[in-house]
Amino acid sequence: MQPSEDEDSMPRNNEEFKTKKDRYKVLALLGKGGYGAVYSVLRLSDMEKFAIKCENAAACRKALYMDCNVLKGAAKIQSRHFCTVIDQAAVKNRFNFIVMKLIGKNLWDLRMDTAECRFTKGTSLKAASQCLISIEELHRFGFLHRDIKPGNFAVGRKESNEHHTIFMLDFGLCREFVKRGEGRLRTQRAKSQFRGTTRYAPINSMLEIDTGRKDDIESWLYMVAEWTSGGLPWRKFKATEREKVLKYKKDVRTDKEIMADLFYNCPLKEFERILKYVDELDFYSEPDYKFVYCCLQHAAAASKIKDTDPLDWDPNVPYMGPIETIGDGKVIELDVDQGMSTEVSFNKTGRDRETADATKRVEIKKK
Ligand SMILES: Nc1ncnc2c1ncn2[C@@H]1O[C@H](COP(=O)(O)OP(=O)(O)OP(=O)(O)O)[C@@H](O)[C@H]1O
Repeated sequence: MQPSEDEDSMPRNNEEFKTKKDRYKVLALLGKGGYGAVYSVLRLSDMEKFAIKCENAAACRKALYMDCNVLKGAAKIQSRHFCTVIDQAAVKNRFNFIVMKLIGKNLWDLRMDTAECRFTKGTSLKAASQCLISIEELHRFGFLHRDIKPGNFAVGRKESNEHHTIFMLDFGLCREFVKRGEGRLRTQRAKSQFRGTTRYAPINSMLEIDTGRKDDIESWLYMVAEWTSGGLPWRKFKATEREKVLKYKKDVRTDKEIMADLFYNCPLKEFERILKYVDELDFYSEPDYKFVYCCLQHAAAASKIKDTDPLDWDPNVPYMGPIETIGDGKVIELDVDQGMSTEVSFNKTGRDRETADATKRVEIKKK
């Protein structure tokens, strides 16, 4: 029997699932996306809470397989900005799932919780720095995100004292940009179908040009400008009005007034510098993440923001986010295993299989 594509196949509250490692009870739906749904669950062996991300077994695009591969890569470099996967399984004819660390609200919702729908400059820059570090780390182990947006970053839970740490989420649109085992970058494709979210998509993606590392940084800058200013100039357009949004994004580069609108309430000089820098890069460029990071630090110093200034969502406690420095963007190949274990019989598409055969550890040279 073919698995049903409808929502009935998804987990229900209080339903229990067994994997080889443990048993879990579903507590509540946390979020629903294009490719599945995320629920909080209770691990019955010790009553600890986790999140499960589920994907319908009938889904033709196996985004969960990519999620799992990326999160395992992140675990290898011991990043603090990615959830740990602790278990995985499939419920036959219903859904596949991974069990991971439970985290808190995403940055879209946190911005919406503020009085003016924007973060204070201190919070904006601290969140911007953590997100940039997570992007550099993702690139370091060979993946592009291709859907950088506030809903794909969330803070940890207060109960685990991680609510000052930002986690990157949702790797369903990720793509490896290195040729595994060959120690070189993949060649840019002549054309690439639009993926991602219109509002934050880089110009290249909207033009159906194959995207590289610098395009994730362009999206990051739109995201940061949005939460610092309170809204992007093209916010009134629908996701389907791609041409209008594209025109706006192009006009930002040539029209000072639109640029000022985009960077309203932002550290203008530094954000303009970042935009200009990103626009100078191409598909093969290794971005200078440290330069971008320094621009943020410079902006913070110029606005007299202190390292200990609290975050908007925890106003009475001095900032205690992770103390870390930004990497230099040198790509490494990880000795990752086969991603989702075969014992849970995931259907892998040809494209997904490409991600599963990582071998040696090499440094990828600049093209
Ligand atoms: N580990 C987690 N802990 C708590 N909440 C989570 C976790 N992972 C995801 N979420 C919540 O679920 C939402 C959807 O997650 P995610 O983006 O991974 O799913 P998706 O189905 O790929 O979504 P979309 O198609 O909208 O991008 C997130 O915005 C977040 O609020």
